[in-house]
Amino acid sequence: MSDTDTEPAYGVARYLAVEHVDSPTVTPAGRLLFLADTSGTPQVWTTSDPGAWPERLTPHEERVSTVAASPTDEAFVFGMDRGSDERDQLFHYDLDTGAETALTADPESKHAWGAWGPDGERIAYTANRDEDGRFDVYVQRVGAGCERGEGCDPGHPERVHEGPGGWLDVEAFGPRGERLVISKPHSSYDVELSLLDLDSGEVTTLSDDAEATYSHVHFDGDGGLYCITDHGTDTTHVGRFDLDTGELEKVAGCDGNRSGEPGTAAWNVDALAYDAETGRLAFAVNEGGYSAVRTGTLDGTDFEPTDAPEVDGIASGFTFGPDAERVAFTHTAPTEPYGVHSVEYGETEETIWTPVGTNGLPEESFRAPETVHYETFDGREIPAYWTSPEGASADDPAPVIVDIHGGPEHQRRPWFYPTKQFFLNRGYAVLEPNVRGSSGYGKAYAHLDDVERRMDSVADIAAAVEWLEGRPDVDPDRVVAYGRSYGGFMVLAAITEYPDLWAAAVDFVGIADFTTFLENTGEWRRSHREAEYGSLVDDYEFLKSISPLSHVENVRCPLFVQHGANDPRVPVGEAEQVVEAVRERGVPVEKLIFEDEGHHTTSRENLVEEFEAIAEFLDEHV
Ligand SMILES: CSCC[C@H](NC=O)C(=O)N[C@@H](C)C(=O)O
Repeated sequence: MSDTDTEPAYGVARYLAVEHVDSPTVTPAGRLLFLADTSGTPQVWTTSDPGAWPERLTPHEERVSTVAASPTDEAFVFGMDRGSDERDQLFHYDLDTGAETALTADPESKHAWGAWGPDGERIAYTANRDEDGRFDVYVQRVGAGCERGEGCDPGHPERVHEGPGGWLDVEAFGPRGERLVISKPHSSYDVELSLLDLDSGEVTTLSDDAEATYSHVHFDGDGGLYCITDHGTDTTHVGRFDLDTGELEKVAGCDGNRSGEPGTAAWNVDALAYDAETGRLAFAVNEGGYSAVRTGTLDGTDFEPTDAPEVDGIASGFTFGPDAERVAFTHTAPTEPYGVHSVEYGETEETIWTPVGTNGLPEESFRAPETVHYETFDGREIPAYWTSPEGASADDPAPVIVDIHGGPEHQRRPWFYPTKQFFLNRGYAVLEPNVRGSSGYGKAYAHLDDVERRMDSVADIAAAVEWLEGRPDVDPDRVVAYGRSYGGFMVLAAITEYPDLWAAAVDFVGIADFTTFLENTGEWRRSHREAEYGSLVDDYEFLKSISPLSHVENVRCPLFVQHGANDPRVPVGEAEQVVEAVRERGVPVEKLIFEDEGHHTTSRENLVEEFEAIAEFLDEHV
């Protein structure tokens, strides 16, 4: 069925109600905790056995964004914001009593979860409590630690380090609780990694001056520090710092070069869990968006692989249970909703802990993409996922949604994507390009859209439409530009730079003018974003020249703009100004702004309203 005039079989509420389950974490007693949006927003749930009816633990309406089990007690910490404002507060939950304790109570500040101390009596995190534009490091006693120490009550965490300004993260807590690993992201590809001594307050920089990223940091308890890094390589691999010498070595066999042949295409290592007691390791290689899971044992920089599951789709968020006997992870695939799986260490058979239902949507109605590559203006091959609807053919060509991801330092991957399945069911084909600047394909590819090369990535979108026009099963007069956040900028740039290509456009929380966006985005994130886009001072005229708002007179196609009033990243003013400018030119514009949402629409009710309005808009104009 590719004609959007026929009544779709299923409303968007059915798709949006397909539960999203992720973020597994395991308590010392082996209790599995995870986030699930069954109630309409992500909350913390638990289940005793694979497939058993889960039990909800946190009773809130606001979204829970993070959950971390204590290493010593039957307890966990969770983070939750208000109205999707991303200013998370932290809470402690005692699983034995059900008692929930607010650990922070500063709603104007963002509290970024870091790590549990090894004794389970302290936590470490960063927050911009003192200055909106500066994250500092805090350590706070929690739970059992409260009976034996100061600083439990909200408002009195101990600030152990004043940050240099901008973002700052806690990556790990030392095995004897005496130090932290902290990271300062100067850009998405340039991270400074340091050790913070909690007694002296001294900071020792571990990373050198080379541009590199460091993440998934784990002490090995033997004077070493494991991490995922791309130091000296185009793609990421597992590395180990020798904390005595400061030397960083690559762990052989723990990279994306699965064939082992030198020079063959290497992919990113993108998810990692490590258990220092056993030396056991689990990680995933991101092969064109699909995950190859690897497990094994580390001893220094020697890796001894074991059998591992062959997952279809994507595996992420690995976490070991007690004694590292089992590793749990988040799994999804194009036709498989997000759920929590596990595998016994060294085994290949997955156990599904949270079999997610599909609200009566036939699983066979879900459609999977094929990975395609299309040539763009400079001869490069751009990777993309192509999914056509049931029945599309040369006799019945389909309309197409060109769905552009955000970031730009993000990667669209073959995950379960409910609203994509909804539009497929309504007869739309969907093309999801990972244009230059996307992550997941190496540092060099990610830098291809930096600053003055910004519009090259927009040209990659025009090349995508040219590729579509060559397909007999596509109606070239019914192509929609569609994207969120940075992807919203790409939509507005595409319809102003290449106005004749589009039948309609949908901009979710997009950047309309880089100068007003950078002036008004959260102060803590400005320098990081300037590293990607350009300096407000040095590149002001350039930024103005490439901003869609400067070329809005070119817009021909009807435009739908969605935003959230609480958006701390892309201020809602970006939506207001582009709607006004396009509307002034007599082009049909629809605006949907939620007063109780931010950069993401988190409430189920608002999501249903949003996508019903977009479906109606597309039915009218495409
Ligand atoms: C630090 S990467 C920012 C990713 C995020 N995702 C959406 O695209 C985002 O906020 N991107 C834009 C808006 C930005 O701030 O650069």
